[in-house]
Amino acid sequence: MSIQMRGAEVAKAMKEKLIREREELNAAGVNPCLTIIRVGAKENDLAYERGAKKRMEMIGIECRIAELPEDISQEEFEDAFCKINKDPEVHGILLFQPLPEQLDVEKIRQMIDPAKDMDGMSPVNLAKIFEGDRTAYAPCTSEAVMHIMNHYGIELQGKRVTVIGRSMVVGKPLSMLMLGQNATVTICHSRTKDLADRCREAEIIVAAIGRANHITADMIAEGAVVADVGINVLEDGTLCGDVDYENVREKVSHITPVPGGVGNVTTSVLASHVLRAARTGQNEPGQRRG
Ligand SMILES: NC(=O)C1=CN([C@@H]2O[C@H](COP(=O)(O)OP(=O)(O)OC[C@H]3O[C@@H](n4cnc5c(N)ncnc54)[C@H](OP(=O)(O)O)[C@@H]3O)[C@@H](O)[C@H]2O)C=CC1
Ligand SMILES: Nc1nc(=O)c2c([nH]1)NC[C@@H]1CN(c3ccc(C(=O)N[C@@H](CCC(=O)O)C(=O)O)cc3)C=[N+]21
Repeated sequence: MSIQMRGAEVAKAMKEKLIREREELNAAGVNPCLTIIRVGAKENDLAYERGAKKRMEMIGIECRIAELPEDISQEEFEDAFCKINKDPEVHGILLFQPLPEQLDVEKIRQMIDPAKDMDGMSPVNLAKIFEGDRTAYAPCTSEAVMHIMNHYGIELQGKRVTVIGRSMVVGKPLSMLMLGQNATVTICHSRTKDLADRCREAEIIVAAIGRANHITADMIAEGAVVADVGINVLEDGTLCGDVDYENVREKVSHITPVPGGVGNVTTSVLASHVLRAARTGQNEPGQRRG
């Protein structure tokens, strides 16, 4: 029997501390505030938005949603973005990705105030993560996987880890965080020739692909640890991960379900980033001190 690594359990363990931190900020006259920027209405973004809103409510963090039209021009986007970026009431910004094609993501990445960048999109924060500087905001999902491993006592030092996916939101930053814990990391992607072999030799597998049930039981070693980051929306509207959960769970020692796994912890990490940003803002000149 495998152990189910439940996101709700990890989130619960994080909750009390987050509420305490929020209360301390309130007592110092600071109202922590997150603004989510969503362009269009993709189901994937809406799933995150629902989860994030619920989490912020639970912790007591103000959560604003800036909803922008799918066909917004670069200029209009920059106008709206700059206002939020400069708003002293807003401590943290989460911009859903990917963005529609007409928008220049590179330019927006350069524009975001690194101190408000809650999901590691600014090159400043990314550079720090690649240097192993733990003070930067890593993309929430990559940090969520680390929290889950830590909560369930999964040691990373010296372990063979295979990460499938190399996006800047999940695969690459997560690989760096794991390397920082002295894991031996293999990064796979769509051009990897022998994916099944790279998976079978891993003691820990992280799937961040975006393809329903792509990782099957025959690709996984007996007793491995599996974190499934994938969130795929099936035709009937239900969510499923990248891993063939029902068959894989028979073989492994630990596995995250979808839904109810990594996604749950992602929103808690997001809350922790907003609180940290609010605390940091408190110490800057010109801001109210507690
Ligand atoms: N649980 C959570 O909190 C979060 C979940 N997600 C989910 O995680 C998944 C990945 O997200 P994201 O990283 O943004 O997605 P991207 O589409 O940006 O990246 C997917 C990665 O998977 C690789 N890939 C695609 N097909 C294959 C294949 N057949 N074999 C091996 N590798 C493959 C791609 O390779 P290549 O680079 O060569 O194209 C790419 O590196 C999605 O389902 C997303 O919804 C995302 C963020 C948060
Ligand atoms: N810059 C950026 N960073 C992201 O991390 C990012 C993004 N853009 N764009 C969209 C995808 C998708 N994503 C989800 C995260 C959590 C849940 C989540 O909380 N899921 C709950 C279920 C929520 C529900 O459906 O009610 C669960 O897994 O249990 C869902 C989806 C993050 N993404």
